[in-house]
Amino acid sequence: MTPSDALRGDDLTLAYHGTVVVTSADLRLQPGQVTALIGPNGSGKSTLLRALARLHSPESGTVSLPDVPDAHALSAKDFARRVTLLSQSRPTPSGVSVRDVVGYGRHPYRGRWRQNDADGPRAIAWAMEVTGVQSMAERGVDELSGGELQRVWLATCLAQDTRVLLLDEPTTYLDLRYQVEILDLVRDLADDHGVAVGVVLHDLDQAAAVADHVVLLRRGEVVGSGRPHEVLTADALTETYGIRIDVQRDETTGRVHTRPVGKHTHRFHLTTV
Ligand SMILES: Nc1ncnc2c1ncn2[C@@H]1O[C@H](COP(=O)(O)OP(=O)(O)OP(=O)(O)O)[C@@H](O)[C@H]1O
Repeated sequence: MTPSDALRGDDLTLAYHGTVVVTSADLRLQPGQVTALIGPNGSGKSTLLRALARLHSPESGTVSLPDVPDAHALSAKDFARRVTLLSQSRPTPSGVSVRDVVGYGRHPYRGRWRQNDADGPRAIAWAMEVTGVQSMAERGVDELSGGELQRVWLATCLAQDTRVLLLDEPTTYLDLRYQVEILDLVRDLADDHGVAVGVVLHDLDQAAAVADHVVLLRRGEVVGSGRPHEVLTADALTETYGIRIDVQRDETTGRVHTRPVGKHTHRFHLTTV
């Protein structure tokens, strides 16, 4: 582990019931950097993220933190003070307020009787504010829309106040405004707070816009890893997704833009209206 890695997966092979779905994957998350995991459905992104969060035990390979060669050696509480995961689906508790659900994020800092968490109220208030859920603080989470609930779970992760933030498709269910705001927030967390972020995204342009590094998965293998313009090439994306994808790079911003052209576009004649 180099001093600059906040969380690292080395040579990770991951399986379900003996069927390997990720093979020898390396992933490094660094402080102040956003790393986007991209790839088609079923390519292993969520499984890899879950392995980094210790929720999926590897067949082989290691997950490590700067001073901990095997992250599985840490207690659950100690690990939760350092790494959090916004997973794709969580059961929605019934009859529990938004404020209380965000408060779940403080579990690694609480004693059995919820004592000794002096920073809790500040962390919860901040997490609710930056995710825009404070106006629904007293509502039950079971009465929220999908996008509202997604922001509440993100707030819960942020209240956990970790140096590593793993996000599995955080923009799912969000309207355009909140997609932009949440990705801006992710960028700010990296830039202003030095958080190491690993984020699964399906939108390639969003990945190009928010990420310092992009990791491209294809059928469980890392087939590209590097700066967005190095990984998001027309050839690599076309081969990975199985449809033609054009890529352009804005000369002023250096940002990459992708455009799925599709397999059969020559058959259609679209009229711009
Ligand atoms: N609980 C499970 N049991 C068995 N196989 C699973 C399980 N979860 C995922 N898989 C399989 O593992 C492979 C990788 O799945 P994973 O969810 O990691 O992919 P993904 O890239 O995150 O996909 P998506 O973009 O659809 O979310 C897929 O073939 C999937 O069918």
